[in-house]
Amino acid sequence: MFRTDDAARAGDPTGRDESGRLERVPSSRTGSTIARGEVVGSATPAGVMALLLGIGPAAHRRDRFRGVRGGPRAPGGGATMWPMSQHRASFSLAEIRERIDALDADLVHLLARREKLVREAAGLKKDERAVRAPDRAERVVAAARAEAERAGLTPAVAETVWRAMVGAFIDLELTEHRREGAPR
Ligand SMILES: O=C(O)C(=O)C[C@]1(C(=O)O)C=C[C@@H](O)C=C1
Repeated sequence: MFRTDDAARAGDPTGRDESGRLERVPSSRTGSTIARGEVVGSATPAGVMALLLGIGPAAHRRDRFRGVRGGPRAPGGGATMWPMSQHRASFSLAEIRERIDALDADLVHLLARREKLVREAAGLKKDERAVRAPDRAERVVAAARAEAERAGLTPAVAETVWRAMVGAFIDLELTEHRREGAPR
């Protein structure tokens, strides 16, 4: 059993090991899953019980991070604000960097999926203006800002990242387009 607040879905589980059944179960459904008698392995119930009881390494680590994520809202509703002293030393820098590296790996996989779609979109565009699609690019950035608000990501960070990302994909689309000699 693995517990996370910030997983990015890459697909259904595949490694079976000794498991009879592999499934992603939101923690909100943990109780009913147990009640239906669907949790039968030995390691899984131990993890589920620790989660429900709020004990064990997973819960402990989550609580320590909760102070960082659930802090008071900044004026304007953006990022949470905690004095550094309140969340320093909860985790070592090495632990935090390990988590950052794992998230970065997830992001790379998500971006690879995005690139496939962008390439497909490029194939359907007839000229350079259609590739650049500035109105669409602005809508993409605005949507990222709005989603950032909901997710607790600083909107200005989201905007900077998305502009850089869309810019990179526009360059990729233009290169592909020119290489394929599409009419323009
Ligand atoms: O939506 C498109 O048309 C795309 O090609 C995708 C995308 C993007 O990366 O989001 C890329 C180029 C355009 O400027 C607009 C958006």
